[in-house]
Amino acid sequence: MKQLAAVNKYFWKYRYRFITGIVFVVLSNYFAVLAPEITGYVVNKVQEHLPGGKPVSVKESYNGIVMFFIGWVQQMSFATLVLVCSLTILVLALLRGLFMFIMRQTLIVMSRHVEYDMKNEVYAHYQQLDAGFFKTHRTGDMMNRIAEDVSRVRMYLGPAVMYFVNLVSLIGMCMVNMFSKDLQLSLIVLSPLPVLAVTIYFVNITIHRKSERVQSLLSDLTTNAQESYSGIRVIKSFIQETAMLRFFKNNSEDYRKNAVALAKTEAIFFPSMTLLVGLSTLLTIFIGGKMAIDDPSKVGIIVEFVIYINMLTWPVTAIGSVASIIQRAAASQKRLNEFLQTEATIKSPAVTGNESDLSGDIVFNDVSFTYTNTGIKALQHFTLTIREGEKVLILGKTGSGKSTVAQLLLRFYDPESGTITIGGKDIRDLPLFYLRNNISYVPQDVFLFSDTVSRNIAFGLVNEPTQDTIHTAAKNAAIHNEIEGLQNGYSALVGERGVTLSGGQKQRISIARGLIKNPDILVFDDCLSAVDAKTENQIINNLYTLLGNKTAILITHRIFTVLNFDQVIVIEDGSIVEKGTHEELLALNGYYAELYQLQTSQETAV
Ligand SMILES: Nc1ncnc2c1ncn2[C@@H]1O[C@H](COP(=O)(O)OP(=O)(O)OP(=O)(O)O)[C@@H](O)[C@H]1O
Repeated sequence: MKQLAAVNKYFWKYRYRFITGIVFVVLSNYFAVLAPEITGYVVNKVQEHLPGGKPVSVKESYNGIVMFFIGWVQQMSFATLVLVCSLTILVLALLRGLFMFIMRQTLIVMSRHVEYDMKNEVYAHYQQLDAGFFKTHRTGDMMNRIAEDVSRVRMYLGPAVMYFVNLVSLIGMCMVNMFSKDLQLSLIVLSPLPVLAVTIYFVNITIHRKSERVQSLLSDLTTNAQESYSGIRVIKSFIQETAMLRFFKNNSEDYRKNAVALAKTEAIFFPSMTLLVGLSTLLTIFIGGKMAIDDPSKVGIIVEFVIYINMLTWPVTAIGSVASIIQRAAASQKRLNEFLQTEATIKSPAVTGNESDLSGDIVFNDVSFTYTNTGIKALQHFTLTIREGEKVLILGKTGSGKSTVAQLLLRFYDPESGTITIGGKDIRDLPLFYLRNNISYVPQDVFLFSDTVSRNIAFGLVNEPTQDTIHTAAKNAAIHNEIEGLQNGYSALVGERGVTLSGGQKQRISIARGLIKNPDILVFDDCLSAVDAKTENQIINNLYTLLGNKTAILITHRIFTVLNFDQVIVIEDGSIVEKGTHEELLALNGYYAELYQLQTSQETAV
């Protein structure tokens, strides 16, 4: 429960709505409990008019407003009195309805505002966390926090608070009225209610447990189906349709069994609840009826009590659900608190506004780095100076540590030891925004958002670029003609629901996204792997002109002879094993020379 203290700030933020909501819950119940008293009074009046009817004295315990009302109507003729009382009961019901509407408009709407705020808070926190966090948390788990956990906490802030205040105020007001009328009858007719509340609480827990299981099985089933659709080509080419169907059937059989078990519990739960509620009413009528036989003047009270019991039973049944809503909300808030308290390991100094262009030499000084989640030593004593304006090619076998060099330069991670400086400044002392805004990074894994081609290219820009700027970037990435060929050109949607692009087309859109930023430092991480040799040459030629005096790092498995690199670095197991110009490395007769010979012999063979 103490976990939920974290959301008290929202009660404070929306205090006016919250207080108004509570006032209207109380008001709605105040008008609700007036009706049974007027009904009791009018029934007594009818009883007095029946043959053998006994006069009933009006008890002083009546509510002040009711006393005033009775004083007014008792002067009237019997028929008018019944009519006025009936109309008043109708008006009271309407007033109650109106107040209930206002109470939902305030408390439930408040909970929706809080839900919105919380989702933004969680989302903003995700944005602050670094790459390490995302590598160690499953996407499903992160999605759950922002969707499921936040919704559960909302259920506490809105419905649970509303039901609770409603319950307390209604029980309080009904009890005051009932005890002041007949203490003994009150105790007898109220006695089944606590049993009802406790039973419902426990049944609710069972239902909740079962529905959680059903939910998790359903989510497995969805993931399973989703993977089958995404991987349909692999499934078909490996002729695994039957095996996949069997796997899916087993999963859905498990789901079916659990869903049926849940439906059975629910099928028993709701009728038993109605039965228990009915028993309370029956008890009131039975005992009250016997009392009324002895004393007909009690008929009014009996009718009044039947109405109270009916009014109370449904809120009492809500005790169980309120308790379980609160429990679930506390568990969800605990998960949210743990996550919101997770601090980003990559700290950024604040932007001062005095930052100038990021220029100068890039120096990796004895940098070592280990991925903490796997313990893999990706870089070891890595020392490299890239002079301002140099074009550097980083080569190496797969898994040798090439991408790690780029990831450290962009501060997705900080080195375990050693320093990285740009223009003599340690990158840890530069604001992250400034550092990343001044480096264009085209990653190895292409990711396009479900948006238009234009917006995907312009993604990294603060200000909206002109169409011409977008077209130029696309031309430089050798993708312009293909975009123009799409049905909606630059407005074509890409991503899951959009046009299907080839791997090479996606890579080139990603390159255009990197080029349009036009910063002084560019890093291309193996981003030409899906592009054919001719297009690759065209892009590299474009880069040759475009890069001018910018610093550029190209990470690749292949040698690009078209571009004259100032330095070529060969990495193996996280360390530099060869370094020099193309000619120097050929003369060295090592990995580079071997790769070059292999590549040129293949190209000649083609
Ligand atoms: N996020 C990560 N968490 C744990 N280990 C990682 C992570 N990223 C890379 N590694 C490991 O670190 C080592 C270096 O990886 P890196 O991606 O830098 O290699 P690479 O040379 O770029 O490989 P490739 O050419 O295949 O992309 C590899 O052994 C890899 O398995």
